[in-house]
Amino acid sequence: MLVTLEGLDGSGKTTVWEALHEVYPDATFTREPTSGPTGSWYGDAVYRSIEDDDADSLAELFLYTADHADHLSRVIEPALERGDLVISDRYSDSRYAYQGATLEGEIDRPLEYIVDIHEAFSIDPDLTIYLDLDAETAAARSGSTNKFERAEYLESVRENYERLIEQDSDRFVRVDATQPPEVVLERVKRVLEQALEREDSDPTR
Ligand SMILES: Nc1ncnc2c1ncn2[C@@H]1O[C@H](COP(=O)(O)OP(=O)(O)O)[C@@H](O)[C@H]1O
Ligand SMILES: Cc1cn([C@H]2C[C@H](O)[C@@H](COP(=O)(O)OP(=O)(O)O)O2)c(=O)[nH]c1=O
Repeated sequence: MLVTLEGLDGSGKTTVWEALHEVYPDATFTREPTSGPTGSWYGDAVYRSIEDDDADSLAELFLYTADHADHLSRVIEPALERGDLVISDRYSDSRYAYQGATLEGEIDRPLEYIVDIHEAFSIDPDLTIYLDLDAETAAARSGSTNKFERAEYLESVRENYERLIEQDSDRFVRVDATQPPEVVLERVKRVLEQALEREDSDPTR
Protein backbone atom coordinates (compact mmCIF):
# COMPACT_ATOMS: atom_id res chain seq x y z
CA MET A 1 0.00 0.00 0.00
CA LEU A 2 1.30 3.43 -0.94
CA VAL A 3 0.62 6.18 1.59
CA THR A 4 1.71 9.78 1.05
CA LEU A 5 1.91 12.73 3.42
CA GLU A 6 1.12 16.09 1.91
CA GLY A 7 0.73 19.66 3.11
CA LEU A 8 2.36 23.10 3.11
CA ASP A 9 5.95 23.59 4.29
CA GLY A 10 5.84 23.57 8.09
CA SER A 11 2.58 21.58 8.30
CA GLY A 12 4.39 18.85 10.28
CA LYS A 13 4.81 16.12 7.62
CA THR A 14 8.40 15.29 8.52
CA THR A 15 7.60 15.24 12.26
CA VAL A 16 4.81 12.70 11.62
CA TRP A 17 6.87 10.70 9.08
CA GLU A 18 9.74 10.36 11.57
CA ALA A 19 7.42 9.26 14.40
CA LEU A 20 5.83 6.61 12.14
CA HIS A 21 9.19 4.79 11.79
CA GLU A 22 8.66 3.43 15.30
CA VAL A 23 5.06 2.39 14.62
CA TYR A 24 5.81 0.63 11.31
CA PRO A 25 9.45 -0.50 11.54
CA ASP A 26 9.13 -2.77 8.48
CA ALA A 27 7.67 -0.14 6.16
CA THR A 28 9.65 1.55 3.39
CA PHE A 29 10.07 5.21 4.35
CA THR A 30 10.93 7.57 1.55
CA ARG A 31 10.46 11.16 0.42
CA GLU A 32 10.32 13.64 -2.44
CA PRO A 33 12.45 15.46 -3.37
CA THR A 34 14.52 12.32 -2.76
CA SER A 35 17.27 12.55 -0.16
CA GLY A 36 18.93 10.39 2.50
CA PRO A 37 18.84 6.59 2.19
CA THR A 38 16.41 6.65 -0.76
CA GLY A 39 18.03 9.67 -2.39
CA SER A 40 19.78 10.08 -5.73
CA TRP A 41 21.64 12.68 -7.75
CA TYR A 42 18.27 13.66 -9.24
CA GLY A 43 17.16 14.68 -5.74
CA ASP A 44 20.44 16.55 -5.25
CA ALA A 45 19.77 18.42 -8.50
CA VAL A 46 16.30 19.40 -7.25
CA TYR A 47 17.76 20.79 -4.01
CA ARG A 48 20.31 22.75 -6.06
CA SER A 49 17.47 24.26 -8.04
CA ILE A 50 15.49 25.12 -4.87
CA GLU A 51 18.49 27.14 -3.67
CA ASP A 52 18.75 29.02 -6.98
CA ASP A 53 16.50 32.10 -6.82
CA ASP A 54 16.72 32.49 -10.60
CA ALA A 55 15.74 28.90 -11.45
CA ASP A 56 13.37 28.61 -14.40
CA SER A 57 9.98 27.37 -13.13
CA LEU A 58 9.35 25.04 -16.06
CA ALA A 59 12.86 23.56 -15.88
CA GLU A 60 12.26 23.05 -12.15
CA LEU A 61 8.99 21.18 -12.84
CA PHE A 62 10.86 18.73 -15.06
CA LEU A 63 13.67 18.31 -12.52
CA TYR A 64 11.14 17.41 -9.81
CA THR A 65 9.40 15.09 -12.29
CA ALA A 66 12.67 13.39 -13.28
CA ASP A 67 13.38 12.78 -9.60
CA HIS A 68 9.87 11.31 -9.27
CA ALA A 69 10.32 8.96 -12.28
CA ASP A 70 13.61 7.69 -10.88
CA HIS A 71 12.11 7.39 -7.38
CA LEU A 72 9.27 5.27 -8.79
CA SER A 73 11.45 2.78 -10.62
CA ARG A 74 14.24 2.58 -8.04
CA VAL A 75 12.33 2.70 -4.72
CA ILE A 76 8.53 2.74 -4.92
CA GLU A 77 7.83 -0.01 -7.48
CA PRO A 78 10.26 -2.58 -5.97
CA ALA A 79 8.88 -1.88 -2.46
CA LEU A 80 5.27 -2.29 -3.60
CA GLU A 81 6.21 -5.50 -5.44
CA ARG A 82 7.65 -6.85 -2.17
CA GLY A 83 4.29 -6.05 -0.56
CA ASP A 84 5.73 -3.33 1.69
CA LEU A 85 3.79 -0.53 3.22
CA VAL A 86 5.38 2.55 1.60
CA ILE A 87 5.16 5.90 3.37
CA SER A 88 6.38 8.90 1.38
CA ASP A 89 6.90 12.41 2.82
CA ARG A 90 5.56 14.36 -0.23
CA TYR A 91 4.82 12.82 -3.62
CA SER A 92 3.10 13.86 -6.89
CA ASP A 93 0.48 16.09 -5.25
CA SER A 94 3.32 18.40 -4.19
CA ARG A 95 4.11 18.95 -7.85
CA TYR A 96 0.46 19.53 -8.75
CA ALA A 97 0.06 22.03 -5.91
CA TYR A 98 3.46 23.82 -5.87
CA GLN A 99 4.44 23.89 -9.55
CA GLY A 100 0.75 24.41 -10.33
CA ALA A 101 1.20 27.68 -8.40
CA THR A 102 4.66 28.72 -9.72
CA LEU A 103 3.57 28.15 -13.33
CA GLU A 104 0.31 30.06 -12.99
CA GLY A 105 0.28 32.72 -15.72
CA GLU A 106 3.24 31.09 -17.50
CA ILE A 107 1.46 28.16 -19.10
CA ASP A 108 -2.18 27.38 -19.68
CA ARG A 109 -3.97 25.45 -16.87
CA PRO A 110 -0.73 24.41 -15.11
CA LEU A 111 -2.25 22.08 -12.51
CA GLU A 112 -4.09 20.06 -15.18
CA TYR A 113 -0.97 20.04 -17.37
CA ILE A 114 1.19 18.60 -14.57
CA VAL A 115 -1.42 15.97 -13.66
CA ASP A 116 -1.50 14.96 -17.36
CA ILE A 117 2.28 14.54 -17.52
CA HIS A 118 2.14 12.11 -14.60
CA GLU A 119 -0.77 10.07 -15.91
CA ALA A 120 1.35 8.18 -18.45
CA PHE A 121 3.80 6.71 -15.94
CA SER A 122 3.07 7.43 -12.30
CA ILE A 123 1.38 5.35 -9.60
CA ASP A 124 -1.48 6.89 -7.62
CA PRO A 125 -1.24 6.65 -3.84
CA ASP A 126 -3.83 4.44 -2.10
CA LEU A 127 -4.11 7.02 0.66
CA THR A 128 -2.96 10.62 1.00
CA ILE A 129 -2.95 12.23 4.43
CA TYR A 130 -3.21 15.99 4.05
CA LEU A 131 -1.93 18.01 7.01
CA ASP A 132 -4.12 21.04 6.77
CA LEU A 133 -2.62 24.34 7.95
CA ASP A 134 -3.20 28.01 7.05
CA ALA A 135 -0.48 29.66 4.97
CA GLU A 136 0.55 32.24 7.62
CA THR A 137 1.19 29.59 10.29
CA ALA A 138 2.93 27.36 7.74
CA ALA A 139 5.26 30.19 6.69
CA ALA A 140 6.00 31.05 10.34
CA ARG A 141 6.63 27.41 11.32
CA SER A 142 8.89 26.71 8.38
CA GLY A 143 11.02 29.68 9.44
CA SER A 144 10.51 31.68 6.26
CA THR A 145 12.50 34.92 6.26
CA ASN A 146 10.34 36.61 3.65
CA LYS A 147 7.15 35.93 5.58
CA PHE A 148 4.57 37.80 3.53
CA GLU A 149 5.70 36.85 0.06
CA ARG A 150 6.10 33.29 1.24
CA ALA A 151 2.64 33.18 2.90
CA GLU A 152 1.10 34.58 -0.27
CA TYR A 153 2.69 31.84 -2.37
CA LEU A 154 1.69 29.16 0.14
CA GLU A 155 -1.87 30.47 0.01
CA SER A 156 -2.06 29.67 -3.72
CA VAL A 157 -0.42 26.27 -3.10
CA ARG A 158 -3.11 25.63 -0.48
CA GLU A 159 -5.85 26.53 -2.96
CA ASN A 160 -4.38 23.96 -5.36
CA TYR A 161 -4.38 21.29 -2.64
CA GLU A 162 -8.05 22.11 -2.04
CA ARG A 163 -8.80 21.59 -5.74
CA LEU A 164 -7.01 18.22 -5.69
CA ILE A 165 -8.94 17.11 -2.59
CA GLU A 166 -12.21 18.11 -4.21
CA GLN A 167 -11.38 16.11 -7.36
CA ASP A 168 -10.19 13.01 -5.50
CA SER A 169 -11.99 13.05 -2.16
CA ASP A 170 -11.82 9.25 -1.65
CA ARG A 171 -8.03 9.24 -1.66
CA PHE A 172 -7.44 12.16 0.72
CA VAL A 173 -7.91 12.27 4.47
CA ARG A 174 -7.61 15.73 5.97
CA VAL A 175 -5.96 16.13 9.37
CA ASP A 176 -6.10 19.43 11.25
CA ALA A 177 -2.42 20.36 11.56
CA THR A 178 -3.05 23.28 13.95
CA GLN A 179 -3.42 20.75 16.76
CA PRO A 180 -0.43 19.84 19.00
CA PRO A 181 2.04 17.37 17.43
CA GLU A 182 0.94 14.42 19.62
CA VAL A 183 -2.72 14.94 18.66
CA VAL A 184 -1.82 15.14 14.95
CA LEU A 185 0.24 11.95 15.27
CA GLU A 186 -2.56 10.05 17.03
CA ARG A 187 -5.01 11.01 14.29
CA VAL A 188 -2.57 9.98 11.52
CA LYS A 189 -1.90 6.65 13.26
CA ARG A 190 -5.62 5.96 13.48
CA VAL A 191 -6.19 6.81 9.79
CA LEU A 192 -3.34 4.51 8.76
CA GLU A 193 -4.53 1.69 11.01
CA GLN A 194 -8.01 1.88 9.50
CA ALA A 195 -6.65 1.90 5.94
CA LEU A 196 -4.51 -1.18 6.66
CA GLU A 197 -7.51 -2.97 8.22
CA ARG A 198 -9.56 -2.21 5.11
CA GLU A 199 -6.78 -3.54 2.91
CA ASP A 200 -6.58 -6.76 4.98
CA SER A 201 -10.30 -7.37 4.66
CA ASP A 202 -10.28 -6.57 0.91
CA PRO A 203 -6.86 -7.34 -0.65
CA THR A 204 -8.12 -6.39 -4.13
CA ARG A 205 -8.13 -2.77 -3.07
N1 LIG B 1 1.48 20.05 15.25
C1 LIG B 1 2.46 20.95 15.39
N2 LIG B 1 2.27 22.08 16.11
C2 LIG B 1 3.25 23.00 16.25
N3 LIG B 1 4.48 22.90 15.70
C3 LIG B 1 4.73 21.80 14.94
C4 LIG B 1 3.75 20.77 14.76
N4 LIG B 1 4.28 19.80 13.97
C5 LIG B 1 5.54 20.22 13.67
N5 LIG B 1 5.83 21.40 14.26
C6 LIG B 1 7.07 22.20 14.17
O1 LIG B 1 6.98 22.94 12.95
C7 LIG B 1 8.23 22.92 12.25
C8 LIG B 1 8.05 22.26 10.87
O2 LIG B 1 7.72 20.88 11.07
P1 LIG B 1 8.07 19.77 9.98
O3 LIG B 1 7.65 18.45 10.53
O4 LIG B 1 9.50 19.91 9.54
O5 LIG B 1 7.09 20.21 8.80
P2 LIG B 1 7.14 19.88 7.24
O6 LIG B 1 7.91 18.61 7.06
O7 LIG B 1 5.71 19.73 6.86
O8 LIG B 1 7.79 21.06 6.59
C9 LIG B 1 9.21 22.18 13.17
O9 LIG B 1 9.90 23.14 13.94
C10 LIG B 1 8.32 21.33 14.04
O10 LIG B 1 8.90 21.06 15.30
C1 LIG C 1 8.22 17.11 -4.00
C2 LIG C 1 8.08 18.58 -4.28
C3 LIG C 1 8.49 19.54 -3.35
N1 LIG C 1 8.35 20.86 -3.63
C4 LIG C 1 8.83 21.88 -2.67
C5 LIG C 1 8.14 21.94 -1.35
C6 LIG C 1 9.19 22.48 -0.41
O1 LIG C 1 9.10 23.91 -0.40
C7 LIG C 1 10.51 22.09 -1.07
C8 LIG C 1 11.32 21.07 -0.30
O2 LIG C 1 10.50 20.03 0.15
P1 LIG C 1 10.73 19.46 1.61
O3 LIG C 1 12.18 19.18 1.82
O4 LIG C 1 9.76 18.34 1.81
O5 LIG C 1 10.32 20.71 2.50
P2 LIG C 1 9.46 20.80 3.84
O6 LIG C 1 9.95 19.69 4.76
O7 LIG C 1 9.76 22.19 4.34
O8 LIG C 1 8.01 20.65 3.49
O9 LIG C 1 10.18 21.56 -2.35
C9 LIG C 1 7.83 21.29 -4.84
O10 LIG C 1 7.71 22.49 -5.10
N2 LIG C 1 7.42 20.36 -5.75
C10 LIG C 1 7.53 19.02 -5.53
O11 LIG C 1 7.17 18.21 -6.41
